[in-house]
Amino acid sequence: MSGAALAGDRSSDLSGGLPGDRSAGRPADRPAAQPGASSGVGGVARPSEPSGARPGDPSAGQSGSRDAGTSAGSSAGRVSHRPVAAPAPHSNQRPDPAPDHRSAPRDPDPAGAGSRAGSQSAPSGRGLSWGEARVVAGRVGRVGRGRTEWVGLDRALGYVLAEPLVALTDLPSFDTSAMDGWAVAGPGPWSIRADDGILAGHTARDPLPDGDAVRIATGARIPAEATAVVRSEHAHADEAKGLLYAQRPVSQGQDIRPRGQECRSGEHLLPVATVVTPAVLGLAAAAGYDELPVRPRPRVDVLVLGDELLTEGLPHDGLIRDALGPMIGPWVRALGAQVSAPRRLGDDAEALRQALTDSGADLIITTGGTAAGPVDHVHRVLARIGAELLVDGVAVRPGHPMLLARLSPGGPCLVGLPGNPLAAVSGLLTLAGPLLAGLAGRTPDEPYRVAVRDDVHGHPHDTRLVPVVHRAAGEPGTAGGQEHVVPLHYNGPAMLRGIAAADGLAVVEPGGVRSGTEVEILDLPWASAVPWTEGCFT
Ligand SMILES: Nc1nc2c(c(=O)[nH]1)N[C@H]1C(S)=C(S)[C@@H](COP(=O)(O)OP(=O)(O)OC[C@H]3O[C@@H](n4cnc5c(N)ncnc54)[C@H](O)[C@@H]3O)O[C@H]1N2
Ligand code: MOO
Repeated sequence: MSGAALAGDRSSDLSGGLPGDRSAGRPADRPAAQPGASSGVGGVARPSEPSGARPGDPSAGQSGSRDAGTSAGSSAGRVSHRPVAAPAPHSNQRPDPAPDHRSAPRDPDPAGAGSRAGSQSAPSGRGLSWGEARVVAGRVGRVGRGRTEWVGLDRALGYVLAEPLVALTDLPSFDTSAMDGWAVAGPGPWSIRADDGILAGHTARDPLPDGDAVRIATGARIPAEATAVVRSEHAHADEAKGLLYAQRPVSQGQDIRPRGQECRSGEHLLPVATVVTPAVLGLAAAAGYDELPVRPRPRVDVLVLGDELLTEGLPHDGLIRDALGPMIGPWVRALGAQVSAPRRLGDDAEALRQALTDSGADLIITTGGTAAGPVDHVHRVLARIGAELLVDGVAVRPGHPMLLARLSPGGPCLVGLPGNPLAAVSGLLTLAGPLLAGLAGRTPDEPYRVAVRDDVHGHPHDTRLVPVVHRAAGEPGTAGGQEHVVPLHYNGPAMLRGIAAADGLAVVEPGGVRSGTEVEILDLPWASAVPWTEGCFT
């Protein structure tokens, strides 16, 4: 199906209110949408420009500024805390450019207009390159992106801004004393006003006459006509004479934070797609927000397949513990999704079909059953329900049988993770991560490059993902004191021992990588739990 059709279906699916109606969830103090509002992302109305938003206009009030436009947010992006590699799609540089791709889509943009992968057989060999697969998954997610919702600051942590954060007030909103001391008017010495002085939170008071001084606290309003604040430690008050002397030269405006110093009402403070961190919450509160416009968290169902799986106790009689049920939910939660409890369906094709049909999620993740064994039902069930395979196998080890499908036009996506546990992790990072980033409006993590301590051999023609752990520059044992990564053992497809000790995965090309040279690294979600953003407008 075409990308345009997907976009239309998705927004109509997910839009909560009528275009132009932002009343749902709007606090009483929020200004109503203005006349002439245009429909914004996901059918949420957005007036064209904030009112009272002229930078440099201290009279600009609060009205209307919450409803500012969004255009300036396009430069949003995450900056890794480590050196970032070029964001170009990764290529695995296979020596053989024409493997048998009978069923794998060659167009890395199936979400784009007119492209279609069609329903295909199981992976015929290598599938898409690892880089192409991530690009496809990200695009599919962005096409399915949902509406805007407003959530209270107490719940907004970790969401992604659906609109730029626009100041609803000047900051500071009045001329403020930066120090405890004296507000003075004109040159000293000054006559001390016989009152209790001005504390933070006090309302405006009469102008300060020239030649007068009044006690003032940090954060208190500067009285009109005051020209400076003299810190208490730099002032001498002669109580007998009722005069205040400055012990240092006093400059015009010293220790006064002028209204609008940090921002003017209507200024863009943060771009769209910024992840809401604790600091963003603080800034939003200071700037007048009670709620934030965010992308809803993508809803994810997890279906665990396999008759051999136990949910407790020790393995016995050929049965093994389900290692993926406990892992997938928290993992995708760390990627910003809301996840239902895993459902264990055994190797029952009909139960799988029913679960797929019944799901109300944006994304269904299955584990196991992707290969061609007698009870590997995923491809068969997808074919039966007419799902569209968008990625059918990826040239990556472990995890090459992973797949991505759309269950119905405009419907939910399915990421099929291979059953081998490290192969499932590979599928999470290759397909689920970029897809969820797209759905949530986040910029997906990009690999960056770090030197590797040891040689890592490559696969003959596929990309390898190898668990690594970082050693910071200067840490004991670091070669030459430089930051590097150490490849971990126990990295076989069925093993979790390596990944459980890792903080990243090395992306190893077919040629392998030599000790001391750089390799691309993809962080594990908890290694970069607070993705920083760039593109601050201030
Ligand atoms: N003839 C071929 N066989 C296989 C191929 C192939 O290309 N041709 N690929 C292999 C690779 S690579 C992988 S990876 C697996 C993928 O298999 P499935 O996705 O069908 O997964 P299962 O067969 O259901 O399970 C594989 C393996 O993983 C264990 N498993 C499954 N689920 C869990 C779980 N929740 N917790 C722990 N362990 C789990 C399962 O018991 C199997 O040992 O196919 C290869 N075969
Ligand atoms: O994809 Mo499989 O994990 O190579 O074992």
